[in-house]
Amino acid sequence: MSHPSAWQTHRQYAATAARWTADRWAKESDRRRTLRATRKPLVRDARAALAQAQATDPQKVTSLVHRAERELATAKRRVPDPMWLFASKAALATAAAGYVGLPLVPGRVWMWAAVAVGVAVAGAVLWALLHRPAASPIEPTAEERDLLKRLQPEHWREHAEQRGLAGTLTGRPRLTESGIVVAVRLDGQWTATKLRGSEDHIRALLGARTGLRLQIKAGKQGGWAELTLRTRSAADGDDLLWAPERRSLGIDTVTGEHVAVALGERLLIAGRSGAGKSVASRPLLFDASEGDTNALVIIDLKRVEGRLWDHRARVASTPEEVIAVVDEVEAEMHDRLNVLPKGQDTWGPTADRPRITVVVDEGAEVVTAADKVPFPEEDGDGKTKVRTRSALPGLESIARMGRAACIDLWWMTQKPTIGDGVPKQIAPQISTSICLAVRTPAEARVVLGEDAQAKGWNADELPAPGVALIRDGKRGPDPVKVRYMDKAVVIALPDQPIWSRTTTPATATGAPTLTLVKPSAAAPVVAAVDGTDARILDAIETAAAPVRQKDLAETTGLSKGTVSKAVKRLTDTGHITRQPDGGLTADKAA
Ligand SMILES: Nc1ncnc2c1ncn2[C@@H]1O[C@H](COP(=O)(O)OP(=O)(O)OP(=O)(O)O)[C@@H](O)[C@H]1O
Repeated sequence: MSHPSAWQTHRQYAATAARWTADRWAKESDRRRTLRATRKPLVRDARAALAQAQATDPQKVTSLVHRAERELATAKRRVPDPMWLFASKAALATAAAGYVGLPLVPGRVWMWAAVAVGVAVAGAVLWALLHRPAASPIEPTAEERDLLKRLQPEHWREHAEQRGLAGTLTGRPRLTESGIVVAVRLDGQWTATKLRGSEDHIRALLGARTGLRLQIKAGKQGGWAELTLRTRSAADGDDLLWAPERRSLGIDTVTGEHVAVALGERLLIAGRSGAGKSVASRPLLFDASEGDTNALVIIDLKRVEGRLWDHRARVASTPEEVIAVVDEVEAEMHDRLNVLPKGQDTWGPTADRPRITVVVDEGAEVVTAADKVPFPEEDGDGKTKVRTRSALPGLESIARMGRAACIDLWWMTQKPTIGDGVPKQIAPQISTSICLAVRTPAEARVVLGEDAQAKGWNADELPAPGVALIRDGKRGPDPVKVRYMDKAVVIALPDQPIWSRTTTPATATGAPTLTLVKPSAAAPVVAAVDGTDARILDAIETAAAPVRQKDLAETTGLSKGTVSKAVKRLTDTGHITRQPDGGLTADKAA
């Protein structure tokens, strides 16, 4: 090895050793600082206890004072010296020992000691090189560096009192993938809830920006709280574009977990205009329209989102279509409930009678527009009359009773207020709420529950678009970054059969073929009769003479409306015929 390269190697070793020593020094002084900050208050307490003991028993008749003195000595012993004092004491002790002892050491021992020290130093350097801890993959940003400094116990102690936080003390802050986490020691007058109430003071003490999310919860031990500053998101760096192989709704920004919402829930999706409701609902609409046993119905008077899905969903975009589709879904629901086998709580979806998800986009507008709509209806005598109808009662009944029939209502609104945005009868039926950014805490409470603010569900502070809180009884208030599903992706999705009560299920693979069952003079196409229709047909078939429609309600126990609709369907499909005098007879050939 040439001289310059040997010199360079030695310099590198020396630099590594110096770095290692500096690193150890910094860590040790840090450890001592934290311990001192935590234990010094205990010395103060012990000193106060001693003073009290001395006042109580000045003559030292009992062991009270003696015990307090011992406790004070123990408390003092447990407070480590600061690093500079410890190092100075160690250097002084070594120097004194050397001064006294070294002249007595023989020359041979000197030589072997020098060899041993050299070998030890070389070994230590080698060991340090091989066991160097991997550099932390998390590099603090400038903001995090500032916050980390201000969270150090010394800084906190110095400023806590003037910020109304006397009696609290931070531990050592850690930088994690979702932000900075620090334990906070609380004295007798503090609790985690009280600390949560002082969030503004903490923000001021740390000089944290207003938009930075702070989370305070009870610590792992009594007397401690955990403060988290959400400076970063665990979803950072993830690919949030929706794709068939990445089908979750989004990613938890705290844990980095994929968050999915299963079908079968009654959903409320709320958020102010532009918060990302439509985009957030797309992965869910995909699931609800995918597969043989799922069918999607979209009620969308804005005709924007619904149109994207009209190759996979039944879309109602006028008030009349809304009334008609709600009637159909409601009749289907009653049919299913009527034939639900005894002991079975919920309908098992099949290709013939799939799970139906009814999505009401901009629910408040639907309720207003589909109200008192002139709608032609057949009355008991088979005559068509125009009545005014509203969609709301049907939607309410689907929300109330649909679950058992495997028919789920999803309500989307940008005005999440009870009465105006979410109907009073529907709000209590909601089982899962997906709340994007809303305007006010009151709106957040309507969507996420009365306890929303108190428990950290602050949807009014969410960034927009595309960040949601999901309250389903299982998740906590960690924001979820929602996947982005573009309109073009929706349009390019393969077709799916469109549900209708007069639709026979598609059996062919590939592009589904839908057959609308309509009466035809040449070759009548007859649908299978089940549920309510079967009951009505049975009552007509078993009657000795033509049956009048109004008598059917009595014989079958069904409501007049249900009977009227069933009679119309059976007449249309050729199962029954209405005689000139209004009597109904069964057509056995059908
Ligand atoms: N998850 C997301 N990631 C990225 N951008 C998003 C996301 N969600 C929404 N956006 C952006 O926000 C815009 C508005 O989103 P969207 O149309 O879903 O809002 P909205 O709440 O349905 O609004 P409105 O109620 O007015 O219809 C989108 O065009 C898109 O550019």
